[in-house]
Amino acid sequence: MTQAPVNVTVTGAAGQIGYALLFRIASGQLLGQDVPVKLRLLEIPQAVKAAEGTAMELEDGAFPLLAGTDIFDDPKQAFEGTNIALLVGARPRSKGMERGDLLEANGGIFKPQGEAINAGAADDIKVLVVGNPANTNALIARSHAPDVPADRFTAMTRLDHNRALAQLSKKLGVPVTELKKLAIWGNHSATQYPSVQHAEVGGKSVDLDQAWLENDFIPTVAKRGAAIIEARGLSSAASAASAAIDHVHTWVNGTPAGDWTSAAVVSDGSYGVPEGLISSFPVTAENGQYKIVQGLEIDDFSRARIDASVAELVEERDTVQKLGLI
Ligand SMILES: NC(=O)c1ccc[n+]([C@@H]2O[C@H](COP(=O)([O-])OP(=O)(O)OC[C@H]3O[C@@H](n4cnc5c(N)ncnc54)[C@H](O)[C@@H]3O)[C@@H](O)[C@H]2O)c1
Ligand SMILES: O=C(O)C[C@H](O)C(=O)O
Repeated sequence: MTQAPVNVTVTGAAGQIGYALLFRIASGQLLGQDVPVKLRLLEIPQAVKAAEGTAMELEDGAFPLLAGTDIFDDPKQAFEGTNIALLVGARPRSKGMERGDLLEANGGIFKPQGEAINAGAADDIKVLVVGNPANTNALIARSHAPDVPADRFTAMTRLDHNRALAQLSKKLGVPVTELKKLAIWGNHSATQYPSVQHAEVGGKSVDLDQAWLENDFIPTVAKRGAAIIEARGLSSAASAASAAIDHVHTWVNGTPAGDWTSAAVVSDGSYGVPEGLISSFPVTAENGQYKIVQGLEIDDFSRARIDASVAELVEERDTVQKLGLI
C-alpha cells in the first residue's frame, strides 16, 4: 500500500445498513482494489458498544485494504479530515409521529452533521445521504455547510434505479447489462417517477405497454421499500448498502459511455425542478462529478409525474424552512 488511505465516515454504523455496508467498503468494493481505506464510524452514545463489536469483526476480517477503524459519538470528530461521508443513521418514524415531527427529529441529526462537515471535512469531501427522508435530510445538511460546493451533497436513489433495472429485466427477459438509460426522477418516496421514456434494450428503444408501466412497473418500483418492510419486518438493508456502494463507486469512477444512472443531486433548475432542491435526475459521472443529463425531451406523462414528486420535495423544503432547519 503506497497510497494514503481514503477516510470514509459512516454514520449509523451499528445499524442494519451499516452492518451490510462496512465489510464491502473494507473489501475494496467502494473505491477499488488498489485504494486503502480508513473507516470512521459515527454512532449515538447508546450504540457505540455495538459499533465496537462491528469494528472487532472488521479487524477479524483481516482486510488488506483496511488501514484502521475509529469510532466516535461526536460528529465534529467523525467528519474531521473525511473524504467520503455516508450519512446512514437517521431517526425512523415511530408510532403517532407526523411527517413534520420526522423532519424535525432528523433536523436534529443532519444540521450538526452538516456543520461538522463544513468545519472539518477534507476539501474533496463527497457526501451521500441514505437516511430517510434522504432528499430533505441532504438539503438540511447541505444548508449548514456553506463552504462546501453544492455538488458534493447527494441523496440516494440508486436503490430505486437498481429496482427499476431489475423489474424491467424480469419483464423483458434480458440481463440488466442489456438495459440502458432508465431514470428515477424526484423524491426517494412513493411519489418518485421511475422513467423508461428514454430506455434502451440492446441499444434500441423499447416500446412498453402503458398499462403495464402505470399499473405495475411504476408502483412496484416506487413502493418496493414498503413491500420489503412488509415481507422482512425491517427495511431493506443489504440492497440499500449495495446501492450506496454503487452510488459512490460510480461517482468516483464514472458512468460508462452511452449510459447514465440516477442520483438525487442539487438542482440547478434543470427540467423545471426548483434550484437548490435535492431531487433525483438521470446523471452521468465524470472526473469525480455527477452532472444532470441535459436536453432530454420530456413527454406529457413524464412531466406530470416529475411535477408531482417535485411538489412533494417543495412541501418538505417548506416544512423544514418553517421549522428553522434550513
Ligand atoms: N435512500 C434509500 O434508498 C434507503 C434505503 C433503505 C433504508 N434507508 C434509510 O436508511 C436509514 C438507516 O436504515 P437502517 O436499516 O440501517 O436503520 P437502523 O435503525 O438499523 O440503524 C440506524 C442507526 O443509526 C444510528 N443513529 C441514529 N441517530 C444517529 C446520529 N445522530 N448519529 C449517528 N448514528 C445515528 C442508530 O443508533 C442506528 O444504529 C433509515 O432512515 C432508512 O429509512 C434509505
Ligand atoms: O426505510 C424505508 O422507508 C424504505 C427504504 O427507503 C427503501 O426504499 O427500502
